[in-house]
Amino acid sequence: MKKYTGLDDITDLQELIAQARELKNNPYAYEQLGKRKRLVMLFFNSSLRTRLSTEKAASNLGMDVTVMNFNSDAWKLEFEDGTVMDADTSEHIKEAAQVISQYADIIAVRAFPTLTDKAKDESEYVISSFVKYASVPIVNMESATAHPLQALADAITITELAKKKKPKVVLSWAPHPKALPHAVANSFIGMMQKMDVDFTITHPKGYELDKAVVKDSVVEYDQDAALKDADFVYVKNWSNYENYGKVLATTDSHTSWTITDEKLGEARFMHCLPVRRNVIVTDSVLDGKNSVVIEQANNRTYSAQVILKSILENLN
Ligand SMILES: NCCC[C@H](NC(=O)CCC(=O)O)C(=O)O
Ligand SMILES: NC(=O)OP(=O)(O)O
Repeated sequence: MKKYTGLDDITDLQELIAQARELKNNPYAYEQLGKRKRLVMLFFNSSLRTRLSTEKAASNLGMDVTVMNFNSDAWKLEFEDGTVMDADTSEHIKEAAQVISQYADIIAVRAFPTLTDKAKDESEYVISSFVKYASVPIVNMESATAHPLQALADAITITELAKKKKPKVVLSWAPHPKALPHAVANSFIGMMQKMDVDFTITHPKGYELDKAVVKDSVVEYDQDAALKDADFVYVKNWSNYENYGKVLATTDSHTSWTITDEKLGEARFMHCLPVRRNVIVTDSVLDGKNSVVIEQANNRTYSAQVILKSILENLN
């Protein structure tokens, strides 16, 4: 693998999942592979799981790691070409990416969307500028429109826990007070389209996601109908896509989308975390036997590790 910015960088998903599960059983099997190699992780946004699991994954492979919180610690970056930099940006991505490439063998980047400028977000200007100007492989730790490390961890989790060959997987929208990105939902949808699952998306009318992402996946607006006989219920809020980045007035018809024991039935509850208790999902579901969110977060390590391993094996 030359980079991991999106699911398109995966050539053989089943092989990747199998290797991730082997790494989970034997995490130090490749501890020589990353020796004297450095992962530089750049965060433009907060993180708990991605930061800690990716660092653990890199150290399991023998890599050294540098973490930088870009917004608080680095110079403010300019991404536009030809700008007269007489305002608040101090350094251009052209120099920054080339400089960081001298200190890193792999660069991983987290950069959320603005949720105000759709065209700018969809251009993925942060991560694609790193791809353009860096001379080392780039890993996406959640960009404006995609969270492929999360989606791979989700695929590993579903593969491990599935009790039938073709489980029914439902992606359900749930309410949230803040405007949240589409990235997790987008990558989960893309991943389910690559897997042999019976997949349904459910959300209130008006919360349609990008058609280019949804493609021919089933959308069922009746949440109860969608959840019927589900084996896995993946819950996620996203802000409005058409009315870009807006949280439509929270009506009773939206708060009723909160996942309860009754709605979940015997299905497994999945969420990427962090999760707002009693808004997205009730305490009882999260604390109950069908919640797999902690194991899902555990699989973030092996998702990151199999990607780093695959990139390390392809370094010149
Ligand atoms: N990396 C996992 C999710 C990150 C982000 N969630 C959040 O910002 C939640 C913040 C809050 O609940 O205040 C998202 O939805 O893409
Ligand atoms: N799921 C996830 O990406 O979590 P963090 O935002 O805490 O990294």
